[in-house]
Parts: sequence; structure tokens; C-alpha cells
Amino acid sequence: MTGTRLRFTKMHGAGNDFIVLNGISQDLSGITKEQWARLAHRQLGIGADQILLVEKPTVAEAEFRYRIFNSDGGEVEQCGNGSRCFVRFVREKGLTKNKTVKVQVAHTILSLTENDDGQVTVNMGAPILTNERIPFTSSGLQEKIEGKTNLYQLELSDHAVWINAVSMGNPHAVQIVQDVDTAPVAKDGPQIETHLAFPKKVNAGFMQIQNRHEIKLRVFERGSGETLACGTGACAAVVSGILRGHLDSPVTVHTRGGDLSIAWNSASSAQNPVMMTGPAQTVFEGEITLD
Ligand SMILES: N[C@@H](CCC[C@H](N)C(=O)O)C(=O)O
Repeated sequence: MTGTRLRFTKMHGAGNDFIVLNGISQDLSGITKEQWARLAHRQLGIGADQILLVEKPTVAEAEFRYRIFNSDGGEVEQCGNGSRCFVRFVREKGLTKNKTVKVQVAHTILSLTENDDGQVTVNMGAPILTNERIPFTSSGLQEKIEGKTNLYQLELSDHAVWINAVSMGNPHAVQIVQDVDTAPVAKDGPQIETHLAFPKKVNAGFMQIQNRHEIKLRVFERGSGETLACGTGACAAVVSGILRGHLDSPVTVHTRGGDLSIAWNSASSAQNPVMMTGPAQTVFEGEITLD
């Protein structure tokens, strides 16, 4: 597709930034992994943490499908902040008039609602807590029980960390730290991301608990590095904190790019959905020629 001219919208959700492409009005099916990475590159392309591609759904229950590419060009299953930007995009572009939109993402359907105050609430579905489905291989790892969950020890180059493995459709390894501002995110993040216990790699979350309804969070994202916010990371951290007995729903998650509100009423069932509310903003629009 070299030489093709693309129209794009640049958006962000709590500082997690996206290139959003309309794949209904433009044929983008031939873009390669290298070209996705080039578009996301901050010096050689437009620059973004992820690229969101809006398409027609392949199932009757959804109005749209959207696909997610990390800045390394790899396609992934889920993106919380991206889903809020997706709904703002389809409404701003007049692709739907509905305030609540059902969208097909990888293997699931999400329901998203634009609220009157402009924030977007997403039903992220139930967290996935079984090792095979995360996917996570715990054999050979030290294990301990805390609250209603199991923690596992990952050996890193010069120390070990206790993590909780949670999937929100994409895998997360969440740990509690004393001070998120001084946590070794840049050093430990890549080692956790590529740890052999996670066969599809993992997003590494560092959560500081402030009180039972408030945390600070940094996430070293799989395929993108540290971002200013990670929506699925916020959901996974809150699920982990509630299961470990440190948090109660709802929880305000303070990220470096803004606040997200996460609710998970797990008392009756861990199969209840995680609800995420947060901002979604358009920054600018443009055109770029694929090279
Ligand atoms: N920023 C996202 C998550 C994007 C995908 C992630 N890097 C992965 O590889 O799973 C969010 O807001 O959830």
C-alpha cells in the first residue's frame, strides 16, 4: 500500500494517545506490521501509543468492529482508553447517532456509553482469572495466597516481585509498590513484559494504594512501553486490589495523564463486569502518505 494517502484523527484518553482510522471509508486491509509501527513512530510517523482501526462488524450484535495495533505494529485484543476514543470518534464522524454503541473487539463485544458530561463509560466485561485463559504459566513459580487470589513471584535480573495475573481481554501482571513515582518501571517493565510465564507477553502494572477507594498507577505496556495511562491496566489493578482485600469498589485511579473511575461489584459474583469511566478527546486531524 506504499503511496496510499490516509486520513486520520489523533485522539487521547487520559494521555494514552491514538491514531484513529476510518477503515469503512478507506481500504486499509493491506497495511503491514512495519507500516503500522511507522505510523505510530514519534519521529518517523504521526506518533501514538496505539492505532485504532474502525471497521464494519462481522457479527450481527455489534454496530462496528475496531482493531488495535500497539506502537510496535503488533495487533492486540483489547484497549480500554482506546474504546472510549473509538465511541467519541464514531459519534463525531456521524457514523452513528446512538449514545450507547456495541462494538466487536477481538473475541468479545463491548458496550460503550457517552455520558451527558462528555465522559465515556465502558462495560469492559468480567475479568479473566484462570491461568490458561490469561494466558499465564505458573509452574515453577513461588506462590502465596492473599485475600481471594494467588500471587506469584517473578524473578527479575536483580530482585523478585510478587504479581497478580489478570486479563481484561489482554494480559496484565499487577504488583503493589510503596511509591509509584520512584518505582523501577523503566527497568523492571521490559523484564516483566517478556517474562517466560506469559507466553503472549504481558502489560506490567505498578500500583500504589492510597486508600480503599484510590490508587496511583503506572503501566509499562506490552508493545508500547510506559504510557501516561492504560485503561485495561486500571481495570486489572482494581480487580487485583479488590481480590487481595485492599480496595473497595468504586476506585479512582490516578494516572500520569488523568483520572479513571473503575467499578467492580464482585461481592455477588466475580463474573460481574468491570465498568470504566473516563475522558476521550480529539486532538487534531490530518492526512499522511504511507511509505
Ligand atoms: N493502552 C491500552 C492497552 C493497549 C494494549 C496493550 N498495550 C496490550 O498489548 O495488551 C488500554 O488503555 O487498555
